[in-house]
Amino acid sequence: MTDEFTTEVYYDDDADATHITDKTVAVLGYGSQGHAHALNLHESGVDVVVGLREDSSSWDDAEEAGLRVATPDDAAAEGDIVSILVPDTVQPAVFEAIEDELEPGDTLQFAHGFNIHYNQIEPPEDVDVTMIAPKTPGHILRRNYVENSGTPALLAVYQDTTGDAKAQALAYAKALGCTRAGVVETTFREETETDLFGEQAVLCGGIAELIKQGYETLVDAGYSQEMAYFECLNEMKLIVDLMYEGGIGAMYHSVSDTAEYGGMTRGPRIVDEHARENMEQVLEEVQDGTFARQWIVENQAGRPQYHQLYEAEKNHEIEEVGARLRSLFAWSEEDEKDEKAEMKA
Ligand SMILES: NC(=O)C1=CN([C@@H]2O[C@H](COP(=O)(O)OP(=O)(O)OC[C@H]3O[C@@H](n4cnc5c(N)ncnc54)[C@H](OP(=O)(O)O)[C@@H]3O)[C@@H](O)[C@H]2O)C=CC1
Ligand SMILES: CC[C@](O)(C(C)=O)C(=O)O
Ligand SMILES: [Mg+2]
Ligand SMILES: [Mg+2]
Repeated sequence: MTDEFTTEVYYDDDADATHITDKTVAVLGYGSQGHAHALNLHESGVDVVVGLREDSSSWDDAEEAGLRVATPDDAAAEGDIVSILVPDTVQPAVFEAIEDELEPGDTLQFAHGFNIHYNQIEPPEDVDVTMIAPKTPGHILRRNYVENSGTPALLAVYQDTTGDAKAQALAYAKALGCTRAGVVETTFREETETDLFGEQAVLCGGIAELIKQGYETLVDAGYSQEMAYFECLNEMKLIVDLMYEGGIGAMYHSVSDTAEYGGMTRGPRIVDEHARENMEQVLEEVQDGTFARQWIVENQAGRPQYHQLYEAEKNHEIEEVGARLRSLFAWSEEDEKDEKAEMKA
């Protein structure tokens, strides 16, 4: 075991904010990442203009939050750094619309490498291309900034024409609050492939399936929906919080010896060598571009499979049971109001 990181990690003292405080950042999109980047940058003293479609439902929200708003091409014309924070699938079209506004020495900034790595966007040769990819959903990036804690992020430089790309990206990360927690240097390829694998196999796909299969196993065996919900979904957060704070060891330290023994002997029977083989297959589809092609074609066709799966997820019994139980939590009313206001921001 070693304390050493295998790669470079940057903190507040490694980043010089002046690389960005004399610049204008055009943040295109005001969704999950967009609102967090725009507000965090703005409150860190950076000049920000948000780029939105004229009929965007977020236009008023951004203005009410004290931000300047313009159309994407006007914002890009003004920006020295153009941060592309619209959904991955619409980025190529948005890029096409703003490409002519880029000047030599400007920066195209991403939060995920999909379109660069899979060649859906081909940037001009005379601009810098960087990535600061926060390792969290945008609403938590914003919450962490406001609460004075930080969010880890990845930094990558794809093109450096000015010689300042990395220093500027670090300053951008600092303004987001990411160097408070640590910024890890990587490449567009590594970020894209690990991010896609992580969200598919573990973070979003893997965990949601594990929860639903566990819930269904208990309910099908005659146990109550409430019991199954609390056991398989609600308690998941409490267990993951322990792992987040102190690793898997801290979780096993805190649960009973019975849970520890049961978990260590039964866990590998559930997520077994077949699951591992499937993970390897999923990773291969990310690496060889199969997933990217499938997702691009799915969008071109109007997302038929996405909509079908989305409806099935929404209508799963665990969602109805969860909504009912969460509405009865003692703290839920106030929390829900706060959460809705935060998500709307
Ligand atoms: N979600 C997350 O937390 C994370 C996302 N990322 C990456 O960040 C980037 C942004 O993702 P995310 O924040 O989820 O995106 P969102 O889906 O939240 O983006 C929504 C925003 O994009 C705008 N938008 C949508 N379509 C268009 C369009 N055709 N033209 C102009 N604007 C449009 C919307 O404006 P309107 O109001 O007009 O609809 C809205 O402001 C992606 O690259 C993603 O991979 C990285 C880490 C985590
Ligand atoms: C885990 C999902 C994510 O990669 C993220 C929040 O980091 C995303 O694409 O939203
Ligand atoms: Mg991610
Ligand atoms: Mg992702």
